[in-house]
Amino acid sequence: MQLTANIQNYHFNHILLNAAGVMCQTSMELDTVLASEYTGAVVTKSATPLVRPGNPAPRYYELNNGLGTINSMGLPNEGFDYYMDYVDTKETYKPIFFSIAGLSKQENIAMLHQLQDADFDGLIELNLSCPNVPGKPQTGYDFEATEQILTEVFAFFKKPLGVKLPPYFDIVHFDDIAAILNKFPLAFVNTINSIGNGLVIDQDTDTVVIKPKAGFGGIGGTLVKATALANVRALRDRLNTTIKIIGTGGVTTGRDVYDHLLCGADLVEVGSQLAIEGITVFERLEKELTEILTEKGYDSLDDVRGQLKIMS
Ligand SMILES: O=C(O)c1[nH]c(=O)[nH]c(=O)c1Cl
Repeated sequence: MQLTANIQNYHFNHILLNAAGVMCQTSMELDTVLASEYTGAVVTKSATPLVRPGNPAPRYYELNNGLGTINSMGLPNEGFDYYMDYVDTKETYKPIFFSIAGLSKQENIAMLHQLQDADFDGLIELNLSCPNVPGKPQTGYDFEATEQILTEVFAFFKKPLGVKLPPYFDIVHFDDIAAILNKFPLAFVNTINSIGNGLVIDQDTDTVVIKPKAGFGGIGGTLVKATALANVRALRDRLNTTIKIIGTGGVTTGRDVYDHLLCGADLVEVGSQLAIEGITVFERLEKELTEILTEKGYDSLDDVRGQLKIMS
């Protein structure tokens, strides 16, 4: 069974990889994801121009019912130059996604100029959806700002670039964001980022479970699967076929990977469950997915992608 995908000139021998933010802040973590036999690529922690310690801990929590996670990390990362050095020196046949999340349009433009001028041969993910920097709204929820930055970026940026989007919850918002994205030669769209600003309570202490922002943080895991599938499906249905889809959100089993494929995903990312289970999650997910595909008689993922049925 060939579990493969393509984005422009990049070929993926496996369709699974980490979600930005999970197991990807240090070179050790990035190497771990790349070294797995069951990943097709790796994505870096979203980089800012300078090193950031992020928000005060506790800033990440796994719900004890296993249904999800909440985080308000606050964009902790080793800084843009660290990841540039990593991609410059890393010997790997697997594609690397370089994620950036500047705290302003100017910061993003500056990092993209450096990436354009560098030897970096990989894909770039412009994160428009970090929900956890106090005082910074998610660009992805500001449609004018999103169109403006993409207009400025594509005036000079010629390498494969995609955007990481927040979840949308309104059909008209799916229409509006897709209409904007279709104006640009995007290589891919990655949907969804965590559902921003959820709240989780510790039932023993009647206290929030993370310190930053009075306990408000991005929600991931099983809790977000239905929203993730809806965003993958809605954007696949609306975006030009030249724009590939990375499906992220709610993946804990092979069936969840399969469901993302049915909705139109080309690649599938694992965040919360990777943080919870560790690197072996990829082998389990691929084995579970293969069992489903075999049982249903599929021998190619392209026979599955986008084949979700609606009721007549
Ligand atoms: O707090 C974070 O670092 C963070 N956390 C998320 O859930 N999504 C993001 O894009 C980022 Cl940048």
